[in-house]
Amino acid sequence: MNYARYLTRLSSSRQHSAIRVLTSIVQENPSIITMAGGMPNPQTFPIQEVSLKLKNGKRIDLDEKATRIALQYSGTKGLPPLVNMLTELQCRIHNPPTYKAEGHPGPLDLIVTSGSQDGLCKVFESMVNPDDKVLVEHPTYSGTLAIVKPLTSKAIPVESDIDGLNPASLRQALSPWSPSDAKRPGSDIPKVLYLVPNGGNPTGAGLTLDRKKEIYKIAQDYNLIIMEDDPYFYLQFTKPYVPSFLSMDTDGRVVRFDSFSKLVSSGMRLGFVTGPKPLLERLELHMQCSVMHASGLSQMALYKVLEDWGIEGFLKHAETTAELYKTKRDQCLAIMEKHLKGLAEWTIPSGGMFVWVKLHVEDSHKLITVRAREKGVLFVPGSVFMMDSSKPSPYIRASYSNCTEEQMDTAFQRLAEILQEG
Ligand SMILES: Cc1ncc(COP(=O)(O)O)c(CNc2cc3ccccc3n(O)c2=O)c1O
Repeated sequence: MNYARYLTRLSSSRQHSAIRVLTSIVQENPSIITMAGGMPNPQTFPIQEVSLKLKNGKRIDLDEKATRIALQYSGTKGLPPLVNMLTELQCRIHNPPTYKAEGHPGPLDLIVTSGSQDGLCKVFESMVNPDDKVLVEHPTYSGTLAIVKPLTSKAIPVESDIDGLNPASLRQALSPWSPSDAKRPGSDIPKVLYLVPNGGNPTGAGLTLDRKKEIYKIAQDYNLIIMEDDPYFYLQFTKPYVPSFLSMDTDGRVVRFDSFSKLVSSGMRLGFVTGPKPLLERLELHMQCSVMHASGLSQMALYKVLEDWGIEGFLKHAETTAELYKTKRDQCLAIMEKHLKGLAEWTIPSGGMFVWVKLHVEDSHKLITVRAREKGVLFVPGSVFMMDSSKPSPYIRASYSNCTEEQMDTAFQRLAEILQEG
């Protein structure tokens, strides 16, 4: 893998921030006397200690030392004990082939980000020049479209279905080129493929292992980087988990995005990116001059919770969370059967928080943004998840994650009334 091929001019030109390097030196050598970094004196901080009460009744206290670390500037890649713990988690769950791969051009690295959204934004910006072609699963997460569309008008939608991105559609999207174009300097062949493999947003789709293997092979043939955006990995409704692209990445061509938003807290703004060091180094450099590092307090709180749980406890919590969403999915499906038969059709989500519903209308946009709101119910019109949001879409995305059964019943009853009114 020649990683320089994938980097934009902007990303390639980034240099290590002199002051940010200081933080890492101090972190690694606590005994050093430093008059270098502009570190505020923690004596001035009003917060002395932090105590967390977990729902299982446990109390986790951050002592003065841990609180001081949490409230001070820290290294860009994340709090070392948290980075170590997350690396251990990735090895346990995904067993990445490039972990500690001696001599590999892209050894595995890991960076904690301010939510996976921040990681996605910076990684796209590091690899997609204005008007580069980039392959994007379709329909897809609106937060990704918000990154990609301003970056390039030449993003190529790759159609998916309930089994995730369709390899035949990927081959079709790549048909104007041949694998040899990936070696031809100046070729406009796409270099990056973005997808959501589990609990698809907005579709609830789950990529099958066979499709993943086929997609990885296509990525090898055309020398693509795969951006595996996987915040719903642990919200798969059936076990065993479908192996990730990271778990099969012998080449070092997968950049994986995990998130704690759907498992621990969305407000703590913590995600982490796992992938080849040459690409993650660019993300680190971008973070050095933007966010500097993810919140220290959030990282310390998360670390203490994960330390208390251990990996087994984390996996048990993830399983319980997935069970809750599976129950809510089933409630949602039953309620749609009750109210929407003959008015819409839908597919069965295999994970995550969303169901993708095709209404028997030409376009759902006005119906959802005006009529449904007037009736006191909110969904998301399908056009929001399309590369060309100006085109009519009969779809809506419904999220069952945060509604009671009664609320869902009322919501779909009101939607049915609107549809029946025509
Ligand atoms: C596939 C995929 N990738 C990345 C992210 C970002 O996760 P994070 O930065 O780690 O928290 C997401 C979060 N998705 C959403 C977030 C959201 C936040 C407020 C209001 C609405 C939201 N809706 O609707 C969403 O779908 C996602 O679904």
